Amino acid sequence: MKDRGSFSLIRLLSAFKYAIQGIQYAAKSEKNFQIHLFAGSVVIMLSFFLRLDKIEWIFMMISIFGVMALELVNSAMERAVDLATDKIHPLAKQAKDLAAAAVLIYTLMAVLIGVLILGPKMIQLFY
Ligand SMILES: Nc1ncnc2c1ncn2[C@@H]1O[C@H](COP(=O)(O)OP(=O)(O)OP(=O)(O)O)[C@@H](O)[C@H]1O
Repeated sequence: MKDRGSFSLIRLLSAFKYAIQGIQYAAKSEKNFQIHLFAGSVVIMLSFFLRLDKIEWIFMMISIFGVMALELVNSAMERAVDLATDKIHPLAKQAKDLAAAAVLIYTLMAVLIGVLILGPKMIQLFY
């Protein structure tokens, strides 16, 4: 059994390596994550262009990275459910749908924050 109590730099570095592998895997094979990655990059470039202040950047980062992180948890949940059963089961459906609902709710919040912060600046740009 692993000794989880003591600090080990090697363990910390391997955890980091596995996390990077997870991101690379999602970026290569997860359609929804690819969409979030693309949308997030566009919004970050737009935010640089519109010169957000520090507080606005903080809200944008919480929104963008939060959606991506939640999408990864959703993908992990899908795999765990598929590993647990290959049968149709109401609990499997609920587990997947609840995880998807979490992504949806957070994404709605992120879109609202994006519109509230970027909307007025974009309107100002054109008028
Ligand atoms: N074992 C199962 N039993 C019952 N319903 C399931 C089961 N697996 C999936 N479902 C239902 O089918 C939907 C689609 O499942 P799927 O595994 O394709 O995930 P998904 O949400 O389409 O994910 P993605 O397309 O991102 O991989 C789920 O959201 C769920 O409602």
